Amino acid sequence: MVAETYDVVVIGAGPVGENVADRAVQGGLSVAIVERELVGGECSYWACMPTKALLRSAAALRAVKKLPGAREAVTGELDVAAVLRRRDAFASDWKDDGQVAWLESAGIPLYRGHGRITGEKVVEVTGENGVTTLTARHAVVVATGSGALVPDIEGLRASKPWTSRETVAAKEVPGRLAIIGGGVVASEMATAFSSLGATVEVLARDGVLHVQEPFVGERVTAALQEAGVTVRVGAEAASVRRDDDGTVHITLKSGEEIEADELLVAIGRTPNTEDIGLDAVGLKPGSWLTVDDAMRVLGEDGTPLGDGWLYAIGDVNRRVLLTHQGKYQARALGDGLAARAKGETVDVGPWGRHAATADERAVPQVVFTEPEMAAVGLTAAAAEAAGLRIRVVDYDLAATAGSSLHAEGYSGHARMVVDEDRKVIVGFTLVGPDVAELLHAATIAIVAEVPLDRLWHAVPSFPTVSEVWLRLLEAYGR
Ligand SMILES: Cc1cc2nc3c(=O)[nH]c(=O)nc-3n(C[C@H](O)[C@H](O)[C@H](O)COP(=O)(O)OP(=O)(O)OC[C@H]3O[C@@H](n4cnc5c(N)ncnc54)[C@H](O)[C@@H]3O)c2cc1C
Ligand SMILES: NC(=O)c1ccc[n+]([C@@H]2O[C@H](COP(=O)([O-])OP(=O)(O)OC[C@H]3O[C@@H](n4cnc5c(N)ncnc54)[C@H](O)[C@@H]3O)[C@@H](O)[C@H]2O)c1
Repeated sequence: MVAETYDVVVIGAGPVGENVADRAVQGGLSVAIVERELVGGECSYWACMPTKALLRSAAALRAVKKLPGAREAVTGELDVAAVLRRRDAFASDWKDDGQVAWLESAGIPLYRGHGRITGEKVVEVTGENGVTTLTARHAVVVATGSGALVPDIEGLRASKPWTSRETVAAKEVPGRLAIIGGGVVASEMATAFSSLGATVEVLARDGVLHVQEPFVGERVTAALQEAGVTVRVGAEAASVRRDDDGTVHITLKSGEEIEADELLVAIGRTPNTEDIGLDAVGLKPGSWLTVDDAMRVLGEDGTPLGDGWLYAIGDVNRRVLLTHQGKYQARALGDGLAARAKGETVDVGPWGRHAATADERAVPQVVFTEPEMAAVGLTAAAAEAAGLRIRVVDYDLAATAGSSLHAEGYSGHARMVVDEDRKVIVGFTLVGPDVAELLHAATIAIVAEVPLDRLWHAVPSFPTVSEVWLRLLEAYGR
């Protein structure tokens, strides 16, 4: 058995594991990373990048069709095969050579195999060439991510449903795609596959994107329906079976039956902690890892395990299941581990250098549906539930000069949620064409807690859609 010692051992080389390793190495520590599948993780091969490649070409085509003078130049249909080839390229053909080369250039040794914690600061890697024992001088970081959650619906597993993985990597577009779920994966994949030619039916038990401001779900649902997607709000699958000819039959709790060629299950995620040795440190295998603001894993008594040597970041700690937010945690932790090892002050107080404070106050998210949704901070409902005294300001995005130029028939909406006691923005939501790139201004306003009085001095250029900022301030009043 091979045995090696490093300052830090990271289990999982997804975007988050790669980032923490990089920061810790830059801080002067030696770091080993363990990966059982592809370096780059879910995001690179089955999530963020390939999904956006599946969505982008159709979005560009829709945009050009809304522009007189440009739309006349469109003489053909979406080239589905070319879209799938572009998706393949964005998934690096499911090979990780590029990412492995990056690890090498960053000075991070890769151990291929399944990582399992076997005791305090010890990780065993079971790979093709046997078992390697890695001992950490300072810390073990769990960045093992999450997998698709498949619920216990009668016959579901036996009918081999697609999860996000099979959907994102599909070699062909099914004729009929049914989707269980109304969240982010469901709404993005309904948008993608309907534009790629599938007949799509969404079983949205709780509605579409229901955790966002209500106008988001309303507009995305309406656009999906306009694109020919059937959206059944409140529908729940009771049982599923697949015929020998491949047809999937979904019986709803109402008794109705739906047929499809493939069924995507998109009802959330489950942590990749089933077999990482949590029992060796007194935690329950398969559970999400609860962490404190220093990202230290907490035991059942709510205190860090041992001397605080075990950390968890990214999807696996369930704080925020988004790549950019996991990487933010990774930067804070990587720098924190380096500081701790050098005996420097570790600042995990609110907005401290080694804290991931934005996880609670300012998480930005873009959902690449038609129309796009971009939101940061709290919805009005969440702000009220948090006990804030708020004022909600709404504005029709189509009423800006920039949006009227952007496209014919532009339709969109913006909402700003103001904390009336502090006179700062705590939430911002946009829905409309190409709103993704408008989001960062709102993120900065929330993180920096820019007083509304000062925001009047941040003048948006004319004629851009960003003029919505001025209109919202005018609607709020000075
Ligand atoms: C369809 C879809 C689309 C998405 N789109 C976006 C998007 O547009 N933007 C966004 O911000 N987020 C998006 N997300 C979320 C994003 O993919 C995740 O938040 C992100 O991948 C989390 O990164 P991570 O490093 O924590 O985990 P992962 O990316 O899951 O990586 C974890 C890694 O750990 C490895 N691993 C697990 N267990 C072990 C073990 N025992 N030993 C060794 N290695 C192990 C895995 O093989 C994997 O490589 C999307 C998710 C899905 C499902
Ligand atoms: N653009 C992006 O940022 C992006 C894109 C895709 C995925 N993601 C991330 O990936 C994660 C997973 O996405 P997701 O769509 O699987 O989860 P989700 O949490 O976004 O949505 C899950 C949906 O399933 C429904 N649901 C839950 N249990 C159900 C059940 N038993 N039966 C029927 N419906 C049920 C919920 O009401 C919800 O609408 C999300 O946290 C998301 O942040 C992000």
